[in-house]
Amino acid sequence: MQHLLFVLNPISGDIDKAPLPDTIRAYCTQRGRTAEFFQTTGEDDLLRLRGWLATTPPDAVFAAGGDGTVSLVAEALSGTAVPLGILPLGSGNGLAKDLGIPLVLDLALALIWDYQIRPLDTLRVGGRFVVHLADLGFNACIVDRFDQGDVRGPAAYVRIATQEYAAYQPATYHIETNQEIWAGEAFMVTLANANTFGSNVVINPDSKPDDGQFEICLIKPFPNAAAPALLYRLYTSGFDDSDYTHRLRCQQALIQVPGADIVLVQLDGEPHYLPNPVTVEILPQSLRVLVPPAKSAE
Ligand SMILES: Nc1ncnc2c1ncn2[C@@H]1O[C@H](COP(=O)(O)OP(=O)(O)OP(=O)(O)O)[C@@H](O)[C@H]1O
Repeated sequence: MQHLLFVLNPISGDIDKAPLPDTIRAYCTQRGRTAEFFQTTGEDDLLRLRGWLATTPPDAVFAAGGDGTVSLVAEALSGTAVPLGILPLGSGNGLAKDLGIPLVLDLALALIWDYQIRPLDTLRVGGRFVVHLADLGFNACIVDRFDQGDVRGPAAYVRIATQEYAAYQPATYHIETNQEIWAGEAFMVTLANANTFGSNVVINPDSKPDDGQFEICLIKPFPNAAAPALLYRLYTSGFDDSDYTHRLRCQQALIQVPGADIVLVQLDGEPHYLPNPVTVEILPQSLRVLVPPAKSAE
């Protein structure tokens, strides 16, 4: 990998990125690599990035931002041989945590010369690209309200979640996968190829991101008294141990919310309204990702 492109999101994670290009350029030069920079604007970034990749193809592209920036770069690279690198500079950094990528910039930068390439499945939800997690229900409502507000960061997310929780009415879902049918009320329905939200909630423990299958992780309505135990399980990889959870594993699914024309869905951290029913499919090993090299057994 000689020619590297770094996609910088200036606003992610409320982190000042002004010194970043100089730091990265110096680091690359020391190791005989060249670095170029693409700044996101929040408008037409995917189209512009694809144009850049078509005219000046790099050997790898690093997303320097949060999960939204990682998703943007992953979408541009999916189906190509060019690998995705991640410099985790967001507030949650869910995919970086899942892949064992260091959260400290200096250590993550080492991936430009010391890495292994790991294949990753990606999802299409309502025809749209997802590399990490998508969901319907409670979290999608929170992400939508968060997106409309102008305050960023985990504290704002928790404040909105606490306000919404009291009045939240779970919807009914009819889910047909290529394996089984499930119908009932759910507090939240997560479509997961990955394991962990940026908040460190382990929604899908022990799943493999390159096995050609994804999981539908259901949290059913639960009484207030059950919330602490449920939260404890979500933070300790005990998703399957609760009476209020259930997982379906499949390659394809159709998710229907009876009576709705459109459904609010969170896709890699961004809220979208999608036509009902929502289609979900997996594209096996459609992305190549740079991760730290496996440690040899001593
Ligand atoms: N120059 C810009 N100005 C305003 N918004 C931008 C700009 N560039 C990208 N964005 C927006 O930033 C969002 C993606 O941010 P990203 O997810 O990378 O960071 P984050 O939300 O801080 O981190 P995380 O997802 O890890 O919590 C997208 O909504 C995108 O449209």
